Amino acid sequence: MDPNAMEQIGHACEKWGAFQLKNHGIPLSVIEDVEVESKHLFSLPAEKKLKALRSSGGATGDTMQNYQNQMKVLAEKLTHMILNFMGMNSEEEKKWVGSKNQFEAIQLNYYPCCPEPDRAMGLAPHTDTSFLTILHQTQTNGLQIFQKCLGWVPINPDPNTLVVNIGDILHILSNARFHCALHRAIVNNTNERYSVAYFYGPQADYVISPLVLNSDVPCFRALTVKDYLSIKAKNFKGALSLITTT
Ligand SMILES: O=C(O)CCC(=O)C(=O)O
Ligand SMILES: [Fe+2]
Repeated sequence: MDPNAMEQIGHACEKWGAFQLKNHGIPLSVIEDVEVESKHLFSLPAEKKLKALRSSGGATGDTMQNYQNQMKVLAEKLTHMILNFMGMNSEEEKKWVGSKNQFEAIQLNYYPCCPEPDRAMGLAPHTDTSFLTILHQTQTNGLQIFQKCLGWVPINPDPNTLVVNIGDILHILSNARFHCALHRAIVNNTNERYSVAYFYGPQADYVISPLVLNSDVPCFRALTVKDYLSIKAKNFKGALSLITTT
């Protein structure tokens, strides 16, 4: 691990709300297996797709479980570095990092070729509700992250690189010091595209309360993950502004 990794990651969280990760320690074969499984799954007719998802040896079987296990180890390493960078003490960190109290989910995304890409959107602009998201994208371009000064910035895929997005929960916990990356996926008329998102964060009953250092004032009120999820379900883009204290 690069000795400057924590600082670099911390600064990327402050400036971008996202970063790209090389030398992450996840074997390429584990990522390739998930890609193959995902492509196979999306190629099935609808009723077979459902059956595969429900069966123990299907898409939720060993390949996905292995991927999820590896992602969890990586997510915990990243979380430890990020919380350290933020100045959180180890007692507070122990409340959920390294314990069984995490929420995890894998989402497989498929974007078919689109004959009129200017008139369609693969995935509309959003921030992830997670603490952080680790994203693997296949060879086709499409992911874009919004940056105030630059507009929509393409994050093109590289086989050895994972993309990490800061989600709303870390944005709240950092007292808005870290951005949560507004991102979207665009489509094109020549290549289909796949991506695999791993969402990671504390469980529903965890109370997210902004980490306030020195004489700073909390920008958000404290609330449980569950309460935040329900506010976001109803208000989507307006959710963060509904819990601000100012
Ligand atoms: O497909 C992508 O590159 C983005 C996926 C994404 O943002 C998500 O699943 O939340
Ligand atoms: Fe996302």
